[in-house]
Amino acid sequence: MAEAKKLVLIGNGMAGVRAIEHLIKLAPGAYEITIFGAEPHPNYNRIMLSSVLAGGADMKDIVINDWDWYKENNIRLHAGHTVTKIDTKARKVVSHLGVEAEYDALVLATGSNPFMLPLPGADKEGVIGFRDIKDTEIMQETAKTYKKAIVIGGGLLGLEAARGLLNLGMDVSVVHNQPYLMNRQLDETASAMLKKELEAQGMKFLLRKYSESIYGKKRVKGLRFSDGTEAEADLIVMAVGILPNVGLAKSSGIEVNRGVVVNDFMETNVPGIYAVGECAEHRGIAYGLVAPLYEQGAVLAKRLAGVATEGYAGSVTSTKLKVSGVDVFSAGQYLDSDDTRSLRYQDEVDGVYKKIVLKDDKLVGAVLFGDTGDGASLFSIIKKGESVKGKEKELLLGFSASPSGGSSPLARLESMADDEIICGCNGVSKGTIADAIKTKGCSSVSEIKACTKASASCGGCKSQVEGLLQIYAGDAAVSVKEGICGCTTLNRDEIVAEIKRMELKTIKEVMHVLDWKNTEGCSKCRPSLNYYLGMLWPTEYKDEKESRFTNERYHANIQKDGTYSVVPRIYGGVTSPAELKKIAEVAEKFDVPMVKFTGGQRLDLLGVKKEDLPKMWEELDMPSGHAYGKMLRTVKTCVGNTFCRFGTQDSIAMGIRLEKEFERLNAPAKVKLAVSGCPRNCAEATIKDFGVVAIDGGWELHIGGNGGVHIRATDLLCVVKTEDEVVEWASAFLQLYREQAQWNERTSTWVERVGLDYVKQALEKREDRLALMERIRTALDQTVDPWKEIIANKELRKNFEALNPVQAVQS
Ligand SMILES: Cc1cc2nc3c(=O)[nH]c(=O)nc-3n(C[C@H](O)[C@H](O)[C@H](O)COP(=O)(O)OP(=O)(O)OC[C@H]3O[C@@H](n4cnc5c(N)ncnc54)[C@H](O)[C@@H]3O)c2cc1C
Ligand SMILES: NC(=O)c1ccc[n+]([C@@H]2O[C@H](COP(=O)([O-])OP(=O)(O)OC[C@H]3O[C@@H](n4cnc5c(N)ncnc54)[C@H](O)[C@@H]3O)[C@@H](O)[C@H]2O)c1
Ligand code: SF4
Ligand code: FES
Repeated sequence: MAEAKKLVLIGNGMAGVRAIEHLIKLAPGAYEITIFGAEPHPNYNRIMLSSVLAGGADMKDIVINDWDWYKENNIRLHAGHTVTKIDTKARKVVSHLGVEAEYDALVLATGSNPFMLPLPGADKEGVIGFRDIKDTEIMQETAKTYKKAIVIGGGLLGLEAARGLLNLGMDVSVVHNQPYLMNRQLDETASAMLKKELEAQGMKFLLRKYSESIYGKKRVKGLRFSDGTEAEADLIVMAVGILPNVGLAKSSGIEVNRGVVVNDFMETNVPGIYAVGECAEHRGIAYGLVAPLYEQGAVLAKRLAGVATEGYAGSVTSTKLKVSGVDVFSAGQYLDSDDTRSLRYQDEVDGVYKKIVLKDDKLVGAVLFGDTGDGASLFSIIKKGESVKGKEKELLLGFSASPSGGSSPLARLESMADDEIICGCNGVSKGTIADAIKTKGCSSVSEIKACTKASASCGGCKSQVEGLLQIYAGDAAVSVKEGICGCTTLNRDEIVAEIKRMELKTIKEVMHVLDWKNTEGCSKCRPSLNYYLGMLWPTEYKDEKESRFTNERYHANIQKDGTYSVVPRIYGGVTSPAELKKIAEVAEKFDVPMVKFTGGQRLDLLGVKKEDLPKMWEELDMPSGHAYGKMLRTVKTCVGNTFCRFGTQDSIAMGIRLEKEFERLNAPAKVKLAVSGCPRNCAEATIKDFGVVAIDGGWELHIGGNGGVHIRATDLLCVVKTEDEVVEWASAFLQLYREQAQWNERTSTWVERVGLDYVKQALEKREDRLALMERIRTALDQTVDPWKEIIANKELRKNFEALNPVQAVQS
């Protein structure tokens, strides 16, 4: 066997060591490897420093390769040694402590340095970047004695730092020089939604602010801005971008631009010297995310092992913000330009925004907020660069919008193609993970991580990896416990059980007693807890309006142009000339620009000014139609046997009875009902949450339908004879759903998750149905019409007038 060549790696970080991992698999023993690392640690996951700061991981959890790994692979590691000289003629490197190493091949993987704004006073104690373990420890220590922190830079790093500092109990302001946050990843709409959520979590923002100097004596006391204003701070973290670490290369005569210039095989202009990772510049780009760096590492390893490779051709990148309770995804070209067109979807009720950017019928970019489940699939399509003509709507609304798909994350995963990437950081496809489970026997996330690297970096794909385990390993899967959001490790059932056991009665109490990581909670847990507490303690719990979404807080559906809609309740879709006249008069009096019939057989007065809302409701003197929020919406009816010659039962009367029975019902998600007078089913009852279809001598009761984005036909629950039985079963079913579903879970997803048999069994015994019926009645008895309350209460009216909506909505 040929004598091993000498390979030296400068930089013991994520990209360089990943290339070495590949190399020792491809060509074991081909190189005698020496690594110099300036940090006194083994190779660790830098990405997870955000989680360490936020309290979601320990330093020990983030080691990628421990000290033993180096020994086991015969790698000589000089940790804590900074290489200060490369002698390209003698082919050797020297560390600051005088240790020398000769090389046949040299890899530069020196990463980046945080860009530190050269402000007067930037050298004061308490002014740091956020890049390594040392910075993280300084922040953790500082938070023990100091209170006020400023983060300069509202990008990914700045926001993750700010979230971590909040969790450490600091008062945090983010100073950003642009009009909106994450301007390098998001458009303005997504950014505004992000800001609102982070503000609710307790973060403060100073936008369009230009830092001028840092004041204080030895230690920082505050930051001064170009407009003459100041902000106090005991700690300033600069997160305004990074600079490739190229000093060593430059002083050694290696070609350097912004980064160390490399070709497609990661070769520099000096033979035998390569560069990889953030320090490298390929085709004019120096990347700052691991996915492209790992691709580069794989190419470099092949090159060094003498294995054929087409080389590295550059990468399209995608990012996700790692802040609990905020789902944000951005990929490719996220802003519009002259040669692109974009499609948008926004749902203010669920806090969801989606935008896709198309160029010449190809998908070139995407921004997702609130629901990032389709991020991986969209990213795959962007990378493939194929035409998506005719599929644009499906791409925008979600992949499981196809008739065969369901809306659950599992259904989404099932419908993904094998070559779609699940783990963006490590480029691991669904097929590779499926293979690891099916043929290599992996039965836990950690085994899959060890086998494929999926979930080994930012951890953002962990829930999808878990989903694939459920699909392919079923009961054999060892599950990893996931909390309802990043603020807790407890899942829905555990939380509900603890609230009951300890009789917790407020959101604050739940968060405190159940050890929430973030004392303010986030946009996922706050509304969920508000719902669970209301469901469990219907007579005692006082709804926390601020934990609801805008539409529910203001009992109005905010429209695209910032106006509102007024939808009075019209029971069963049946109205009268007098009622129609009244609606028409109010519409005329308040200059309502559009009056429209809704799909749920009601009249929608659109384009209403916010200040007119209370007066209009007062004049209408009709109950709210609750055309917003997670409540009973409509009960659609067909004409039934009163007029229709096919009708077997009185569907109108049945529908009105059900609507009167359940109006104002709070639920985990919106609920729609329908009643058809015969199996011709003109009221489309079989795509409703609870559908009633008349047959000869009785009624069929159907459950779990959905006619929205994720179409699902109902399952037949049972057949009953009388109208009273319809009400009894509907009550029992709706209460079971209220008590057992997760917040924001539609009946369609819930029924699919728990199974029809489970629902049938739970409702089988009459005594159980009656008990459920009693509980739903108690809950309904507590409800009042929101507009009647607002009209009668001066304070509420005032509060309402102060409302200042910002965002466009389409739901
Ligand atoms: C807090 C944080 C969160 C992040 N989150 C994400 C994320 O969610 N997703 C994502 O894709 N990316 C994320 N990143 C970016 C990601 O961590 C980097 O892209 C990646 O670590 C770069 O790898 P690298 O090997 O090029 O550089 P590094 O990991 O920085 O490694 C370079 C190493 O070289 C050492 N070194 C430098 N000069 C010398 C020398 N002369 N001699 C010896 N050693 C030297 C340095 O000390 C360092 O240890 C995050 C970064 C940070 C700081
Ligand atoms: N979740 C993730 O993927 C993740 C998390 C953390 C870091 N990172 C990576 O780490 C690197 C560093 O992140 P970053 O957020 O520092 O870089 P960035 O370039 O993405 O963002 C820096 C932000 O700071 C703002 N800024 C610049 N100068 C400023 C000034 N003088 N005052 C106020 N604001 C100013 C910019 O407008 C920009 O939005 C990036 O490569 C990033 O991709 C990624
Ligand atoms: S569902 Fe039957 S009863 Fe109702 S309108 Fe249609 S045909 Fe008539
Ligand atoms: S997507 Fe980051 S680890 Fe998988």
